[in-house]
Amino acid sequence: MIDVEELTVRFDDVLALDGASLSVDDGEFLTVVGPSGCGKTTLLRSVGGLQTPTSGEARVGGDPPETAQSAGDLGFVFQSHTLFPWKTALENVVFLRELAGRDPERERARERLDTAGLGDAVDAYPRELSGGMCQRVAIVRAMHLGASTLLMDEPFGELDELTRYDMAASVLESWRDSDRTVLFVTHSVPEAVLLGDQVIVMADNPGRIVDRVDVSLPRPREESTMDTAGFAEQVAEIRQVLRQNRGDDEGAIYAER
Ligand SMILES: Nc1ncnc2c1ncn2[C@@H]1O[C@H](COP(=O)(O)OP(=O)(O)OP(=O)(O)O)[C@@H](O)[C@H]1O
Repeated sequence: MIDVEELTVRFDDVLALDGASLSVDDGEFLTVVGPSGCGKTTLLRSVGGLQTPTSGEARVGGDPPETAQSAGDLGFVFQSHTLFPWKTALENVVFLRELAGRDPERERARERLDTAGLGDAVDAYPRELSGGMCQRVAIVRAMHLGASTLLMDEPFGELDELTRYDMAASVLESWRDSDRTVLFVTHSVPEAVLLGDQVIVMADNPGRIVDRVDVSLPRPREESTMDTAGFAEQVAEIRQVLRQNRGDDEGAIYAER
């Protein structure tokens, strides 16, 4: 469970986040969309205890984020992977469990890497892998840690189109088999709708939450879900909220063409 109350983060004269409040129930998958610079990463970093708020607070499972983090209850995947360069893919995946004092479950880690298309890369070092492969290792690592709360910031940004949806499917599968709470930032409205129970919509200047939209599509969701009329309607609804809060009428111009 995540609770964010009136979170404000100011960097000099930039109000990156202006009084954001949010609650995410246990087992819920929330996605966050918004224009570049609206404070999505700042929100995620604050929930993860990596950014000290100017005012307000974030709690994870009722505790300060730092407490949740040291108990191994908080997993992260960032825009660019943060693998340990001196450890192989497999060692990277098991290391966080070892650090949290848990059984490293090496065989399970191998299986997860294999499912992510990295079966031949388990003993490779990050420098021997492409950026997208490293990012996949980082995602597998977060899944393998088994933290009850997972914070993901544009985790598929470096992946090609097909791998992106393979990884989305594997994240959804792993989430379904647990009661994990996920907060997932993306620039892609279709990705937000495909994954989320609800989509948090943010706006900039100042960075703030402007809406929380229920995604009414049934689960399990797959790539083919994106071909349905219901999916298109939800994407259109969220794009409309984004446009309204950008304060322009570009949507109307598109519609006339
Ligand atoms: N450490 C920092 N020092 C100064 N300004 C910062 C810092 N981190 C973020 N900002 C500013 O705060 C605002 C919000 O940034 P943030 O990275 O949270 O946005 P974002 O929505 O995640 O953007 P993007 O989608 O481009 O990743 C931006 O104006 C950014 O320039």
